[in-house]
Amino acid sequence: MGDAPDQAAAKTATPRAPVTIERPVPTKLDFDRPYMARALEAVDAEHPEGTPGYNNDGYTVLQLHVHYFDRNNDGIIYPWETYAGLRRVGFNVILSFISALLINLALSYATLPYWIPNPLFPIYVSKIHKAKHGSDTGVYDTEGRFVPNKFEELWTKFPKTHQNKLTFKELMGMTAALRVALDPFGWIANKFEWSLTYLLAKDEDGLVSKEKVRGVFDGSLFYQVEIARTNKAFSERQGKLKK
Ligand code: HEM
Ligand SMILES: [Ca+2]
Repeated sequence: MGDAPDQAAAKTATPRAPVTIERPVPTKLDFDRPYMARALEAVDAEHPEGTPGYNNDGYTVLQLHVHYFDRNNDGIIYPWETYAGLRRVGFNVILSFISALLINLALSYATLPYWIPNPLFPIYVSKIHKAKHGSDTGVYDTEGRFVPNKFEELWTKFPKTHQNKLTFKELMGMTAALRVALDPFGWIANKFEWSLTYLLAKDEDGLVSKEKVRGVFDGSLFYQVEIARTNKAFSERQGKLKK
């Protein structure tokens, strides 16, 4: 009955669980040790060295994701720093204010190096791995590394209409698919993270590319967006001066 054991052992899908057919996993990845979680660089098939020219400064990929928000570089992210960072990447006053409150309220306590809650809701970059929640992609491991294989899985499982790009619907389908049982905190947090990602990373056609998402994971996209916005503002000001 069924496959010979050696063939069966290599199967990645079965009709008895149609979801394994609908959401296929990568079967071949042509870069160095995709299974090996990387501390410093968000490595994928197209970027086996990570993000060139982006100084990781010895921070884990998850630390890099939040380090952008620690402008004064003291290792602590206060709500007003989160707010300022969200504004810099282009979110409006209302969304930035609500998001900053939610992020710091939800994540602060888990990252504190002491037991007493801090009413200023600081987030400690050194302990950011403790703020991981359920129903996520698993691309960050529990220590805050980046797992290339898990990242690649997103791009075989969830895009249905464009290669290596997700529509809004597909992205929301992904957050629904990532839900694990009895984890309302994780469900909401994940939906929130991927909604912000959509707003930040979508192109003119409303698609979110693999490369932009990789940039969200290692935080490099935040810097890119800020630089692009500053240049635009600068050239607009110059345009005004010329008139
Ligand atoms: C524009 C702003 C932001 C965007 C677009 C964003 C997006 C994301 C995304 C897509 C993930 C991966 C979720 C998954 O694996 O399913 C994530 C994870 C995470 N983010 Fe953000 N984020 C932003 C700001 C922040 C800020 C300000 C903080 C804290 C200071 C933060 C802390 C985290 C943490 C701790 C995780 C790990 C959660 C987990 O995987 O369980 N993020 N974020
Ligand atoms: Ca700070």
